[in-house]
Amino acid sequence: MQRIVFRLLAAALILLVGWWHTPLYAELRPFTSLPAEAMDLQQGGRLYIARSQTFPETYQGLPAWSAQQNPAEAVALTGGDYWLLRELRHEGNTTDWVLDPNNSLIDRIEARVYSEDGDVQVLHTGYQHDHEYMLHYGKRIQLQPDTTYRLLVRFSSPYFSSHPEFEVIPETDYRHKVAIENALVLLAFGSLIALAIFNLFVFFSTRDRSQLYYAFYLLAYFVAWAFVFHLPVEFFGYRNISLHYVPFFLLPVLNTLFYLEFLKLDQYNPLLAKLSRCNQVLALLLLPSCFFAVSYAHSLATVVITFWLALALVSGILSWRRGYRPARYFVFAFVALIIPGLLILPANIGLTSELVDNAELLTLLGGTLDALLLAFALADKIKLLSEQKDRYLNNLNDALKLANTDGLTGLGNRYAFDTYLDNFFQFSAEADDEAQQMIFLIDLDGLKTINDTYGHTAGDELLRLFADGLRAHCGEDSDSYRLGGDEFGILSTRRQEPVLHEAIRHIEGMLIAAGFKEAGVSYGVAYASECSLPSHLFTISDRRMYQHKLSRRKSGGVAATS
Ligand SMILES: Nc1nc2c(ncn2[C@@H]2O[C@H](COP(=O)(O)OP(=O)(O)OP(=O)(O)O)[C@@H](O)[C@H]2O)c(=O)[nH]1
Repeated sequence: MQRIVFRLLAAALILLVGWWHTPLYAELRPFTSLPAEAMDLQQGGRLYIARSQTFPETYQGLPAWSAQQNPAEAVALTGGDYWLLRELRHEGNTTDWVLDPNNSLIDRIEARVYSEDGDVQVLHTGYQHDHEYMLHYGKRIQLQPDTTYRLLVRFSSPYFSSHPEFEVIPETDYRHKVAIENALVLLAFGSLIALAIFNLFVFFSTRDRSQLYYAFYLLAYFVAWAFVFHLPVEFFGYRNISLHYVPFFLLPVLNTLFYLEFLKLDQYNPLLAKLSRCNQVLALLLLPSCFFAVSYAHSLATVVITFWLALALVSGILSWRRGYRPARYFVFAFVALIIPGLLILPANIGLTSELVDNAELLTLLGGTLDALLLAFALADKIKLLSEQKDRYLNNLNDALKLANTDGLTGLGNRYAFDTYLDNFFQFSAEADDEAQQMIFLIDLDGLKTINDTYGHTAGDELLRLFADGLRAHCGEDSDSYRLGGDEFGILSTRRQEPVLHEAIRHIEGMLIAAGFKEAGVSYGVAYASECSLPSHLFTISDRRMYQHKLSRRKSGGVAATS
């Protein structure tokens, strides 16, 4: 088992490490002219480490300025200050364009667009500046057809969540892209918050702690991505870069609490439970890096998140293999979270060109799908518990039925008879009340003789036959019980008395006709109006039954066997 756990863990880690593997910056080429559509500035741009703060004054001054700069091979994810230089030219008619920095948090961005005609456009954007487009860094620029421009961007940040990308896009296309992306982002946030609140409510009624941890995990996920998409900036003008990775450190902590409880990992896989707890502690220990080493917080959070995903995935797969049904959705959920990473991975290590445009949005959508599938997993667990509860209830019902039934005849037994007398029999009644309750106490005559003469099987047959007779002839308003041995009881109302006398006479005839010539039925009646306790009912009916038996003996109707 331990070997399987470690193998699965290693496989999951190898898969995931590629996800956050730091890619080299795209190869930089010298200035070239551009196509008329969206322009990716990395392709054919030059990247420099920004040592000087000042922009050159003019278009013509740029080559000299460029010659003095220190080229950079790649943007470091631990942050830095960079220049990106790129030549722009298009042959179409569009004049309204947008410079769109994307794919990462970028603290400050200042750009100048130098025209060969001498005109210079200046723009500021990034985390610290107001945005022209909701949740996006895009800034409008004017580019005349058949005119050469040089775009110089200075961007700096204490960290980059992934490699920043810079594009120049026709304004109409950009507006369309922003509208679609924002709709998806807000839909994802709406789903996350709705699921979190719903699961909090479910917790209040089920008291299942996995539901509570899941709701908190969703809230942390919501806050984490709200920071990534700058929702606090957009809605409250609130900026605090140190807080961005706090909820990301809390994700492994809260989700581990959730799956430890949900998969009952302590019970079924103590080793994985222990490793998961170590990762929780690691996440909490590394969390202060958000405040003291913000440049490394992103990478450190990625490490604990990677361990968390690997541990959760392996735990889910092993739980599923063990036959725990809700673990299927759990595994699907984590696959949904990891798939965006796998799509991004081949491009990151240069195996393919970029497969996806917007890694952050894709990850948010993957996370929302993960949240939805985890909600399915929880619903499946509730379904499983309710099925278990139904099974227990059915078993309990069967056991109760058995406890109340006489095995030989299928009639109610003494326990059922006494339960009825103790709980439902109405003792207060007028003597002439036809609706008052009553009992018939019956003793079968001749069972011992039949046993002794023909064997116990014949005696059993007599008992069964008598019970069938009671069921068939006593009417719906009467209930028959076998109280033990050859004693029976009938619970009914006084109104039914004539029917019962007639039924017993008839059954007696049936027994004799069936060959039990020694058999007979002695009985005594007691009415509710005569007693106030179940024991009184027994005393009175028992006395009358013996009187009946004696009178039958005297008249020769009963064989004197006992
Ligand atoms: N075949 C069979 N016999 C049973 C069962 N329960 C009790 N008995 C027997 O029934 C007999 C009852 O004895 P008695 O009470 O003397 O029965 P009786 O012969 O009808 O005589 P009285 O009831 O006194 O008229 C005993 O021999 C018990 O062993 C049973 O489930 N099956």
